[in-house]
Amino acid sequence: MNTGIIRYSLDSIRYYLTTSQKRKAVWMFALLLLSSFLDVVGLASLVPVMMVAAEPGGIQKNKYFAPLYDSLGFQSDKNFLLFLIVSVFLFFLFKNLFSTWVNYLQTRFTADVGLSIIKTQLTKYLNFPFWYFNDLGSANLINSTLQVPSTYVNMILRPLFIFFSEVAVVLVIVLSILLYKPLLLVILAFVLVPTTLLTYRALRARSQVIGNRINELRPVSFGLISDLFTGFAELKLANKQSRFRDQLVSNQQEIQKLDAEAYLYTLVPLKVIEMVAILGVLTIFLYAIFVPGTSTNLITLVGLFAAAAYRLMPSVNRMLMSLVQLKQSQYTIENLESFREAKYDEAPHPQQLPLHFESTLAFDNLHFSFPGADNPTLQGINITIRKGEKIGFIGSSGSGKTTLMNVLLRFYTEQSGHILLDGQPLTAQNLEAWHRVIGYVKQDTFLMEASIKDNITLGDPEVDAERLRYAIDQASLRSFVDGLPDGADTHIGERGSKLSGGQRQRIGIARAMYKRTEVLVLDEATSALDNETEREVNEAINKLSQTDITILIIAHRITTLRECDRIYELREGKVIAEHQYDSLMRQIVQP
Ligand SMILES: Nc1ncnc2c1ncn2[C@@H]1O[C@H](COP(=O)(O)OP(=O)(O)OP(=O)(O)O)[C@@H](O)[C@H]1O
Repeated sequence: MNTGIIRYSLDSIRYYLTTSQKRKAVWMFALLLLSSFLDVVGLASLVPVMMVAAEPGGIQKNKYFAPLYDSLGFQSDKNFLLFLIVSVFLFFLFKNLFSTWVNYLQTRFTADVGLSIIKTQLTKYLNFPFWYFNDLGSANLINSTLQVPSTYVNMILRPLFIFFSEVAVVLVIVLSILLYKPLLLVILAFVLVPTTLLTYRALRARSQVIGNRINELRPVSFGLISDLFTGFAELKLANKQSRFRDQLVSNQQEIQKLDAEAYLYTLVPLKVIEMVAILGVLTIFLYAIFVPGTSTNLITLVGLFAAAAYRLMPSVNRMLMSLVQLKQSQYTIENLESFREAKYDEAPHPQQLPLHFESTLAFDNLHFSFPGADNPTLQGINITIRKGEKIGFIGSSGSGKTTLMNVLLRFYTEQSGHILLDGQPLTAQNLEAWHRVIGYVKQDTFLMEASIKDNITLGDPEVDAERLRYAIDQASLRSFVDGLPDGADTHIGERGSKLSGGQRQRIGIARAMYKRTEVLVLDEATSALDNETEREVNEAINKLSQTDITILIIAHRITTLRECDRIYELREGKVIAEHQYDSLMRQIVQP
């Protein structure tokens, strides 16, 4: 039998199990073996009981039952038989209660392991550098976080338990036959083993192909459905909804077809094994016919074979089914493995240090390149900002403004140079403290399908009401919120669909204010806004300008930068000029 997939699965499981889970797995496996052993004993006990029942005076001839009959003081065969039958029933009752309990423990254990895999993977994904996260894409990661671990539990972990307990059952039966009639075992093995192997071989390769293909198709469906729903309005207007829907349906159609084929392959082994069992019965007849002196034992032989086959068939079937499922789901092991070495840019340091912003924030000879890019995106950036200053950034598209802010936010890490806070470099050790200091308002502010309050506090369970009021005031949202029937408890719809562009941005600003941001990054805050919303957002920015919050604004409209102390112009990743607002406006008016 091919042990590759078994060893591969065991290696993978070993990586994910904690020490106590490993101990539990061994314990669980021992229980499973015991339960399988009881299974075999139960069935084996039926044969002698039936034999003595069928033969008058059989009890007294049987070397086990005769002493039992005497020592228990039975007076009639009928009573003793009744006793045997009730005992067999009670044994089956106990055995089945026990195996149900073992199954319960096993399913709880596998569910536990599944959850710890989800937790491990999710922690890794959330610590990916921003660029790597973007490279992978959320559809891929949704698949890897939810779908893959659950398939792993159902199609790797559970089948492995089944496989090993069935191996144990088969071994017990095989050993019994070996002791009883070695020649019979040889003949049986000659028929059964090649058939089983061939069945597995025939299904193995295709099963793996199916699994891999499903793993390719699932993220595509996640991506399509996400595009279809996020782009609901745009796609409808462009009359493109049906094209996306058709793509999704055809992708799902292929998945369903493969799923059905995979399911079929789990049913095939039973049919094959059944054929093989019939072949086995025929083999015994042949054996009886051609080997002299066996015909008198024929009934016993067929009886034994039938009992063995009755228990062997489902076991071999389940073994094969487990192997096929393991092959089908081998991709989940590969998927989880591919994220084993988490690609941290700057691993979060376990010992975080405090950080206070007192006087200056500086970019000190900062260089940054994207992995695999030919040219550096940021080259030797030197800027010093005093606490409380408002700084503007301009430059053509692709000049590196957003990248510079992403380095400041520590989503990217510089290859050389530093970002200095009061002369102290930002490192992995003060990352958490820095993230408490800095706030970020993107052009497409992230909004949840929740209330304004939850969007500002990001679902804070204990809202600081005073702070919330301050944040709403500072973001110039007061009159808007007061005009709503439920005030800050009003829901804003899917991704803030009930809000205007200006209101969304101001929710982003309020969010930054709520978390006591000391350094605020506003990225392209006004580029996509009309005049009215630009006025609204500018009003909020002007209000913030009265505070001692340090603000860095990337803007396409120079008018947004009216309150700025200085404006830096970037080109091809370098600072090429430093402007004052008035002189910049004059340059634009009189180029
Ligand atoms: N994840 C990424 N991987 C590789 N290159 C990237 C990535 N993100 C941005 N770039 C490249 O880095 C350069 C700077 O991009 P950046 O977004 O910082 O420019 P920008 O000045 O903010 O432009 P815009 O005003 O259009 O937003 C561009 O050439 C862009 O193609």
